[in-house]
Amino acid sequence: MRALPMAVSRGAVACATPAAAAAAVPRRSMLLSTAAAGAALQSDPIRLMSTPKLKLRASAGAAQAAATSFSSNDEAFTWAKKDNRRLLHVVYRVGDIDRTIKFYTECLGMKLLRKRDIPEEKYTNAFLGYGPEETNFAIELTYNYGVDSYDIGAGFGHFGIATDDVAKTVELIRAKGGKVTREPGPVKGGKTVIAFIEDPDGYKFEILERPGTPEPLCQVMLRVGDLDRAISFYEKACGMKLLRKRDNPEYKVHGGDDGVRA
Ligand SMILES: C[C@@H](O)C(=O)SC[C@H](NC(=O)CC[C@H](N)C(=O)O)C(=O)NCC(=O)O
Ligand SMILES: [Zn+2]
Repeated sequence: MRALPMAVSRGAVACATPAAAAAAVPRRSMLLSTAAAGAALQSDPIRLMSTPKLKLRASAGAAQAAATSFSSNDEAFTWAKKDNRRLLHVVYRVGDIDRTIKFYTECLGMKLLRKRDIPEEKYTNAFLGYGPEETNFAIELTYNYGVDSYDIGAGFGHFGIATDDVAKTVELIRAKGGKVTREPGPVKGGKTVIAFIEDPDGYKFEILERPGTPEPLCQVMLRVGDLDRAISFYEKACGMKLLRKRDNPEYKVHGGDDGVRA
């Protein structure tokens, strides 16, 4: 069975274009989001951050301190209610689609939403998530016949899954044979309890402790070579808004397990 080179391992994130991985740089990141059509907006800013939206998070090079796009939560809610655009899914390639479906449903609590085989094109698709595609972000897996592995590359960081109890989720994953690459604990430079695990193909998932999240599939972290250029692209081309940006000059050495080190 053959493996394809890195360039074909990643498919697409609805509005994101994975860029070359940043060289070892201090950690700087941003969160952007599109409004989810019909999302039940909450008065709580935290819940706004966790309504069915995809927040694209990128760590990268030159970054300036910057305010978010909104001067108030009311302004953010108004925008979210008016804007009908929504990130629908992220697609990427796996070496054994039933192995991945089993891992995502048994270890990460996702539901298999639909699966389709296209023999004339020699590939199979499966959609998984935490709710129907009409309201929730989805993962679209692609299996190409005869290709059992891919080189993921350093530009892809991780998916973020929010849970009420990181430790309990990690123990379930470990018990089912999943690979834990970073034990639960506060994120370096912050307070949120996180952990990192890997799925059967080596794609990384960050498990974040964020109680009461209606959309657990809460972020895709991509590494970019110019943070402000990426912010400008996702705002102008994809209609996203900058939700927050943080600079961690003290954390040059990556504490996670994505293989990108200072
Ligand atoms: C906010 C939360 O969603 C995060 O993902 S922060 C996790 C943090 N990220 C980085 O350090 C990014 C920079 C790094 N050089 C990279 O390219 O990945 C992280 O991984 N922290 C490690 C930890 O143990 O806290
Ligand atoms: Zn993250």
